[in-house]
Amino acid sequence: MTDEREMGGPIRVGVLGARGRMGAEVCKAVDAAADTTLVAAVDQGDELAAVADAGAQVVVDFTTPGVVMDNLRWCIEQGIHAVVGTTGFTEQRLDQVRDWLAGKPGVGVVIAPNFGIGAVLMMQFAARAARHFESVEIIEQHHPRKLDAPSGTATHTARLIAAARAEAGLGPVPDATADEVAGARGADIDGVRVHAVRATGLVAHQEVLFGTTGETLTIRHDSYDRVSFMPGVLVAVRAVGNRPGLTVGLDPLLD
Ligand SMILES: NC(=O)c1ccc[n+]([C@@H]2O[C@H](COP(=O)([O-])OP(=O)(O)OC[C@H]3O[C@@H](n4cnc5c(N)ncnc54)[C@H](O)[C@@H]3O)[C@@H](O)[C@H]2O)c1
Ligand SMILES: O=C(O)C1=N[C@H](C(=O)O)CCC1
Repeated sequence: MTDEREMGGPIRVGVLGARGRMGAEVCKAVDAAADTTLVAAVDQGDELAAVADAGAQVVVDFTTPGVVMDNLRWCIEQGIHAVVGTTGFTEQRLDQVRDWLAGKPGVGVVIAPNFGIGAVLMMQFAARAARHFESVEIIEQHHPRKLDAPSGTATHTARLIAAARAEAGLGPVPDATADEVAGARGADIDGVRVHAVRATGLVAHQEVLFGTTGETLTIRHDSYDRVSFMPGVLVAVRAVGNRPGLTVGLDPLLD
């Protein structure tokens, strides 16, 4: 598959999940940008082949954790680069994608749990703060139509924090709880407690609460509108054709 620079025109983009909350916003953003053009908008029940027939160079996937792996395998087989915002990527899933990509050396895939620039910075700041605080908990808050909990962003943040704590030689987060109503202390992701709130009116929000003797630090990010994810999505669409292999997270594209 050739990229925009070789073709000399706007990047030809296909969107999967095009009628969803995120997919519809991506279609608008791709249409509005001067250097990208929307060639296929596919949702449940449509044929994936429409993307290849339309000559898409990059696919953007905002579907569901249940279908995203099949979509990705198909894109890679077709030699189409992919930008993926759909959540549910475990280490096993990422390894599977790396395996598929090994057979298609020219193809790039960017998978990011959150395309909000502020959210990316929030995760970086949290990873940086982690080694200085003995306590940490994550509170994520989303709209009630979200299918997964905890959010991909919270899971990714917890893993970053856990890695930073391990590198700094910090032990377990102190917690004397001996008698718990199930779920009261949230989910345990790599030793970090994550609490998922769902409420009408919310879009996507996260707080990381750090504590040590005599002080706390709260790092908070709020997406009030899905338009907040679009600059990050477009950064990835522009970059993915020149990044063969798997890129996880938006961080390396923002440096
Ligand atoms: N990475 C990020 O920045 C970010 C931001 C927001 C949402 N998300 C994630 O993106 C995903 C979608 O979120 P949403 O709020 O847009 O959900 P949504 O339910 O509004 O949209 C999903 C769409 O995918 C469609 N779909 C289902 N199966 C399909 C298939 N096989 N082929 C094509 N389309 C199919 C559905 O019909 C629906 O229109 C979720 O996993 C969510 O967590 C990620
Ligand atoms: O609305 C959603 O669903 C979101 N999902 C992502 C996540 O799970 O982290 C990003 C924020 C919005």
